[in-house]
Amino acid sequence: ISTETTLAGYHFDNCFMNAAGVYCYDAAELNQVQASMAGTFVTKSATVMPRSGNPEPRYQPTRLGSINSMGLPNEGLPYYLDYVSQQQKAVPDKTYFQSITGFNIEEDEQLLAQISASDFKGVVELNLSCPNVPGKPQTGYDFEMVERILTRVFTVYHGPLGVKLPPYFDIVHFDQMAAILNQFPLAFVNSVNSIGNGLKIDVATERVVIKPKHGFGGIGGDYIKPTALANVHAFYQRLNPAIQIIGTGGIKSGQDAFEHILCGASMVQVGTALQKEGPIIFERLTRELQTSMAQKGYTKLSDFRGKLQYLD
Ligand SMILES: C=Cc1c(C(=O)O)[nH]c(=O)[nH]c1=O
Repeated sequence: ISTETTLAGYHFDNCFMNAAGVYCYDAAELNQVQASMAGTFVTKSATVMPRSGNPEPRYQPTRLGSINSMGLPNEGLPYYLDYVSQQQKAVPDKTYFQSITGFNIEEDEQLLAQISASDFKGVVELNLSCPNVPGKPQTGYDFEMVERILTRVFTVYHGPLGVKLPPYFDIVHFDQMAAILNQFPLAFVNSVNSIGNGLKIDVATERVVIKPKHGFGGIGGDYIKPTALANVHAFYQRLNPAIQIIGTGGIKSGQDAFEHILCGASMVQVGTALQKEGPIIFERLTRELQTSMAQKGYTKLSDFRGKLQYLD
């Protein structure tokens, strides 16, 4: 029973990987994912300049998930390009993901130019959905801006590239976003990023639990799985089949991954549960997914990918 997959024309021994932002800030964390059973890793979203991010506490686990307002802390793109370059030499038969996010179109272009000038041979994940930079709107909710960014991006960059999207909650928004995305030769769409600007309260102290933004932060974990599955399936139904789906959100068991793949995902990313359990989680998730598949007589992901049944 195989949990291997193909994405952007590359083969991956396992369909599980980390979600950008989790276990991918520096070499110490990335080495752990690289050494785990994950099929590959994606780096923390890199910006033009290194960033220290928001004041701490800025991440809190909760019983059902997590809340974060990290504020895009990262070592800057050159750091990650160096790390990936080392891994491409050390473990050449794997393909790696570089996440990037600019604060405007010019920065997106600058980041992509840096990648083009490097020996990077992996897949780019353009993050359009960071909810935690005060004053910076969620790009993914500005449809005209998304179209402008992708028009520029595909003019200047010609390697495999996908986008990380925020969750949408309206069928018309799925239609509108899909109509925009289908205009571009995207390798994938990754749904979903955290549900932005939730609030977790400590009722004993009657206080919020993270410092930035008066406690408002992106929500991950069990809370967001139904929204994640809906976004995965909505885009799977609407997008050109050449644009694959990465499913992210609420995966903490093999069955959760099975559900994302049934909705159409070709790769699944793990955030909150990885943060809680560490990279050893990929062994458990892989085993559990294989068990789910075995119980249903499936031997490979394409046996059931996108085969969600309706009642109508
Ligand atoms: C890249 C910034 C993001 C952050 C962050 O750095 O605050 N948190 C998220 O949940 N999603 C993001 O995309």
